[in-house]
Amino acid sequence: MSGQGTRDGAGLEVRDAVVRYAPSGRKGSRAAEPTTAVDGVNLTVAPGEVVALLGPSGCGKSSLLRAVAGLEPLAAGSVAWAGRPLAGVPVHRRGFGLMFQEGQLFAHRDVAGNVGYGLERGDAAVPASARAERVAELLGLVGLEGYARRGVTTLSGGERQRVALARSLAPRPGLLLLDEPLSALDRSLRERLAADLREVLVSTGTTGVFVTHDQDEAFTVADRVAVMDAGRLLQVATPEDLWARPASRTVAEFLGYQAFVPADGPDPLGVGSGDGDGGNDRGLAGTGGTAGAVLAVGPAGLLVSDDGTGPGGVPGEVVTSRLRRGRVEVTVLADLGEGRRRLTALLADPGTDAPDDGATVRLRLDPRGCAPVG
Ligand SMILES: Nc1ncnc2c1ncn2[C@@H]1O[C@H](COP(=O)(O)OP(=O)(O)OP(=O)(O)O)[C@@H](O)[C@H]1O
Repeated sequence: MSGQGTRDGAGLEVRDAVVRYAPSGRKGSRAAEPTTAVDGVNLTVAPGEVVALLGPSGCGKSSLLRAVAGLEPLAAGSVAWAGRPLAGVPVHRRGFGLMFQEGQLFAHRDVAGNVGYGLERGDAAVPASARAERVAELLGLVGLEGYARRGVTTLSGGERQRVALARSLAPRPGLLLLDEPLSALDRSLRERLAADLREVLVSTGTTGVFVTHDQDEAFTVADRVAVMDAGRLLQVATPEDLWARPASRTVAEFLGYQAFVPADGPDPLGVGSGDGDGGNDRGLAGTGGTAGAVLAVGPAGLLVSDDGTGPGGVPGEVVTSRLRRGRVEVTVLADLGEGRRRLTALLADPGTDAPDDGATVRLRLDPRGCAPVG
């Protein structure tokens, strides 16, 4: 199939964008103040690139997306597409595709009627015969061959979102804006659809901005991930770089790093204990020994290394163990320097049995599951 995206010019450029909502509540209440949902965001998305906006609920992801779409006015800053400033350009003149959590399909139209909707009128209008061909092509693209005459109310949630995706791609938008398109689906379906969505965006050359609060989804779909908090972008990087070097503790926490230990201080976790692991050489090298450097401990960064009697490491009390995705995850209570709390550890030797609940074990870091912060 030929490229869908226009691939022209500079892609999307968001400069110092601010989105503010007027007060909605009574005087004296919190809602009596204006809300700054997007607070000076700069973001460039190259033609053909897919960027995920990732962040906790209320951080401003949707507001930023809606401002790009033209659904929300900017209080300050600018949005440009392919070098063209979009101030004053209404939603339907921007030529962007939009896809939301609930596909918002037309219930009275069948699948083909929904997918072909955007090709019936306006700038993307094509004759009926060409429309039928394009609809068939799109249904093939999203894995729904043979569904053209199905009523949309008879479809599963996943099928409905596939129809919504096909519909939003039909007019060959240069930029597709997706707001939590998979979050109404259950996890396993979401994982499958996220991979399919990436494939469709890449194969059509569509530039995409994808809003999600799910790290796995962001990492699956996007070339780069923009982590947002309280209206600001904290870090924009490829999934690999983000995971390997989170810019701050907030970013690391949001990615799922579970604990933070000094990278340059005493070594209670036995990383540098010379026990043959070579841990310190690998794990802490990235911090360069900087004073105050911090190491983030990831979900696979903590190992249950023995029965609690050996030297080094810190003691932990086993709360429970469970088999997850083929490996034993042990929930432990331990103090890595910031107080005793629940942490997840893996078995150092996957061949051994899971420890009993209530047992005391020793925990060590696996530097491969840790990352320097900052
Ligand atoms: N129409 C509105 N009027 C007033 N405040 C709003 C409006 N829409 C959003 N907000 C506020 O702006 C902030 C950002 O909201 P936004 O929906 O952009 O966040 P989000 O990161 O997309 O959240 P979620 O993941 O929960 O959808 C929140 O504090 C929200 O309450």
